[in-house]
Amino acid sequence: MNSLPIIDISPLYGDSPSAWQSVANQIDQACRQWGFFYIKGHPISPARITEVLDHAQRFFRLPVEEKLKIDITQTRHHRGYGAVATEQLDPAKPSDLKETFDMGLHLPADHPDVLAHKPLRGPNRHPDLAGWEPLMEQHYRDMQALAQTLLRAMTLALGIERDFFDTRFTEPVSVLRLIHYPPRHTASSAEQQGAGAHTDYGCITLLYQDAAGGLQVRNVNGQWIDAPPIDGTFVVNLGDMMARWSNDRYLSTPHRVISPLGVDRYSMPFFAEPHPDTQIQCLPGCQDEGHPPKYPTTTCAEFLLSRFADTYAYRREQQAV
Ligand SMILES: O=C(O)CCC(=O)C(=O)O
Ligand SMILES: [Fe+2]
Repeated sequence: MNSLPIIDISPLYGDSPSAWQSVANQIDQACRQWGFFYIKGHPISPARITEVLDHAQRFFRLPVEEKLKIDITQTRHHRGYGAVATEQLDPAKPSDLKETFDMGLHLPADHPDVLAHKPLRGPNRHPDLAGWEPLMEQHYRDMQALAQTLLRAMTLALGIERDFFDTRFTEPVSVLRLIHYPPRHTASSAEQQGAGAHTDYGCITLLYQDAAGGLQVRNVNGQWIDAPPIDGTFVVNLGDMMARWSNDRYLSTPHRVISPLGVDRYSMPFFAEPHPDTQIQCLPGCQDEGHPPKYPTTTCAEFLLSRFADTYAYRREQQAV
């Protein structure tokens, strides 16, 4: 249990049902044993990754006053820039040593959910950088499609219809996040982690990490193991919503980032989440015979909002007013 599986998902895009099934089985096994795996053979090109990464670096190098023009803490729908220490993923540690940009599905001001002030719904807030908006909006759509391809493969082992997730991921509340981890300067400064130990909140996360390293995953024996960068891959992991949906058949595994010494690190997680009103209720094939489901039914939005309040002080304050 010392290295994560690497799964070539290219057969999910081919026309051989048996090859498709073999990939689906590998994904199922990784979800049960680890809740974490790498994928290769996906359709996101290296040129796209380089382009998005270049834009991320351009953005994070702007003066902080410029970045704060789209301050995430000034929104109710969780879009824009989060300065260093806005988030505290591990309550036993100092706030995280990272800055972030978050975007979601862009909904215009006249969309019914926006008119009704539904949480997590609204327009994106992009920085004023040439080429940024079309690139990021396209990348968001492509990452959403990749997530749904993986979810479709999971339906086989979960015993649900092939389009179960597709019908629930319409107008999703998925988030594309760009992260910059400033360098750490001394060995002892590891106390303030890049990202404190946490499990993800949602369904499935697809993470691109640059070459700096620092991501660690806790294995079933409680040991932290490195999840090093591997060229051309995404690290995939499941979040708490999928653990609930699958009645803990699929694992939501703790992970953290120890910022590397002396170098900047950039990463880009895509958190795939369904439509906010989706009922998260034990999947029919996942209930253990003679036992009730482990978790009460909730909705996607209700669950995500409760988890946001745990890690963002500003959201706790907003909910109190
Ligand atoms: O930056 C990384 O490598 C991981 C980030 C992460 O775990 C998160 O944002 O949930
Ligand atoms: Fe995470």
